[in-house]
Amino acid sequence: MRIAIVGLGGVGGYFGGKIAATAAASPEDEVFFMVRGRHREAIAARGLTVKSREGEVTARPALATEDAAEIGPVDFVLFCVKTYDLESAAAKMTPLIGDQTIILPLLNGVDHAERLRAALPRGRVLNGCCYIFSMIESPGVISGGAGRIVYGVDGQPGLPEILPEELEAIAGMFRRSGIAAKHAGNADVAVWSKYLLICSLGGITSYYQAPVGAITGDPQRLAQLRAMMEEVEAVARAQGVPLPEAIVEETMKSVFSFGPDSTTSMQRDFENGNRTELESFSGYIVRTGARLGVPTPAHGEVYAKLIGQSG
Ligand SMILES: NC(=O)C1=CN([C@@H]2O[C@H](COP(=O)(O)OP(=O)(O)OC[C@H]3O[C@@H](n4cnc5c(N)ncnc54)[C@H](OP(=O)(O)O)[C@@H]3O)[C@@H](O)[C@H]2O)C=CC1
Ligand SMILES: CC(C)(CO)C(=O)C(=O)O
Repeated sequence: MRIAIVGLGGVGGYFGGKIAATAAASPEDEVFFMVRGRHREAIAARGLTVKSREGEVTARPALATEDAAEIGPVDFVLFCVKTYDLESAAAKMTPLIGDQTIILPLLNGVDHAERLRAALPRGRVLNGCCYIFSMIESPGVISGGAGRIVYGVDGQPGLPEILPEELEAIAGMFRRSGIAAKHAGNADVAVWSKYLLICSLGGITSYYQAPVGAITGDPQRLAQLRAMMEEVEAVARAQGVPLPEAIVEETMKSVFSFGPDSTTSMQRDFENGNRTELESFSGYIVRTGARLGVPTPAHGEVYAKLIGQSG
């Protein structure tokens, strides 16, 4: 399989690094990185090193380039940029995309598959998300993990078909690479379930500029987090997403499994003065809630405080 990883940050670097490291020893797969700047230079010179709980691995892709035309059409794209870079990265990656190319986005958000379909002239877009704590430590070096992916086909009618054998080929590639990847029956439910967690936890950790332990250890903040999750659930249900009945309860429990010092990717972006995904998190919930007549005061409060601080 010819595989391209677009965006080699915390997420693309971890999963893409594992895929490229395995492909180097396999005649079946060839892996290309679409990456830019000093990170690209370091990878081209020394490979991409991924440090995680599973150990350290250095991956050497077939090519690390910013220019998708140097790669040409591929079978599979793992798309891992931030939500605010989606359209610009999609425009730059069109040389990778043929009619049969399958693209799996792993962004935090709920509209990225739809936005990718609108931005790309060709190709077939899966839907997915991932669970991981990972970041670029320095150019050419990723630290974090271990992570897992949940992905699947969107249920809406009229989308180009993705055959079971094609999905099996992707599952096989993840297996060979030692990546925990689950094929979900309903991609929408998987993506919204992850979103209910991160949109709320990312918002509240950014609001208080504090790690997860400062939320789980404070009953008032926990109530605020629950209210945020309930608003995401209400917006999802208003759009017909069949989330499990106990989704808020289960997700609240899962927050306690994070280490107390854990931080969220958006919180780290606020701390570092970077551009953030606030518009895809609380911003999206506030706007979509207003459109559907679902009140979202808890996300509204977080959005109002953070909007002026987003880089
Ligand atoms: N990090 C984490 O722990 C987790 C993140 N997520 C989600 O995954 C998504 C990706 O996050 P993350 O990996 O942390 O983000 P990062 O910022 O670490 O990585 C994104 C990378 O994409 C690159 N990029 C953007 N546009 C292009 C382009 N046109 N060509 C080449 N490279 C490009 C950026 O390069 P440059 O720096 O040059 O702009 C950057 O290196 C987000 O939606 C995030 O919310 C989900 C779970 C956990
Ligand atoms: C839920 C969490 C914290 C880890 O997967 C995340 O998605 C993020 O930091 O963006």
